[in-house]
Amino acid sequence: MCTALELTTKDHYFGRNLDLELSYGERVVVTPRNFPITYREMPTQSSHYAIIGMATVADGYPLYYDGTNEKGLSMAGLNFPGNAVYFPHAEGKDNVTPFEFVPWILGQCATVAEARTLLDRINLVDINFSEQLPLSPLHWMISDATETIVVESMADGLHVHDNPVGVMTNNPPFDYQLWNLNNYMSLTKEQPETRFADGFEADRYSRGMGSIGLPGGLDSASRFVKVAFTRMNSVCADDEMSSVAQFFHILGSVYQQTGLCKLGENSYEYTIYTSCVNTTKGIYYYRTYGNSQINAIDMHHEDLDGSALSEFPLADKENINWQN
Ligand SMILES: C[C@H](CCC(=O)NCCS(=O)(=O)O)[C@H]1CC[C@H]2[C@@H]3[C@H](O)C[C@@H]4C[C@H](O)CC[C@]4(C)[C@H]3C[C@H](O)[C@]12C
Repeated sequence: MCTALELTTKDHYFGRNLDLELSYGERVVVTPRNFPITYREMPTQSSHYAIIGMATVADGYPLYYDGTNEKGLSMAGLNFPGNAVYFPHAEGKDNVTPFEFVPWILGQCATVAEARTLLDRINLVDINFSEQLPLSPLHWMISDATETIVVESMADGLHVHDNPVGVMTNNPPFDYQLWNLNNYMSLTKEQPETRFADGFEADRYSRGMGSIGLPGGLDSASRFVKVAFTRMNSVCADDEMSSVAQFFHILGSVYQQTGLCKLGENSYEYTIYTSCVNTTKGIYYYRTYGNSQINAIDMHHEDLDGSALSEFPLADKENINWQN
């Protein structure tokens, strides 16, 4: 399971929880403007926007899970098993493989509006990176400071949904997840009024009773409702520290502790990392399961006119601030 989130305070922020039972050796990777990005069916881009994000580097190629470019456009891929469908080569289309999709969009587009233009002619083509790294069934959230969309390549073609709630999880498809919020319309941040029945005097014995019925399950439909409610009612100051902290708190509402989602003998899904990018400033903040301290990498501290990837292995060891 995974959850993606975007939020605007003074700046715009974008990030995700990556929930999985194993790591692919991911790290924060900066792709500078002159690193040649090759495509299986499209021409190499020898110069493009610089990108920062979480990726596995395989044979020198940055396989991004999520990323943000120097213009502030961001994108994250989340699992979409049983629904994602990729297609054979289509004549007259931009044939891009799913593992090339993040650099394809972030390398060329400054805004969601520009991404929509590329999406009009894209065909997500069914070509594996390698036998060891076959294609993953994904869907994607793409955001800039003013709008967010969700892209789902399904049996009946490519769907591009407006995303007015700024969150995304996994199955089922996004249109259902959005519609399902109707079922929770009576939740409220306020202390609720009694509506149970005429003549019944309810006792508001606890704070937070407006949230009774908010799902708490780890399944993706429950997480969607939980994180949408949390994000849309979130209040925070607009300075950098408050915004980053609040972003981690919102994703903390759907954080997965090891042990609650068993996949096999000694195999559990857990939140491997949580990220939060200040997309305005190009700073990638992250936390890992083993290290609850916030770490940061600023893309502008790298040579963005260079041609070599910068890789930052994840700091995954707890660092306790002893006070005596
Ligand atoms: C599994 C990851 C998404 C996490 C997620 O959504 N979990 C939910 C599980 S579930 O639905 O609830 O069951 C996805 C996100 C990005 C993916 C990776 C990126 O796409 C980059 C490469 C792409 C290669 O084709 C496969 C390996 C890979 C390194 C991918 C492995 C895996 O599929 C990742 C890490």
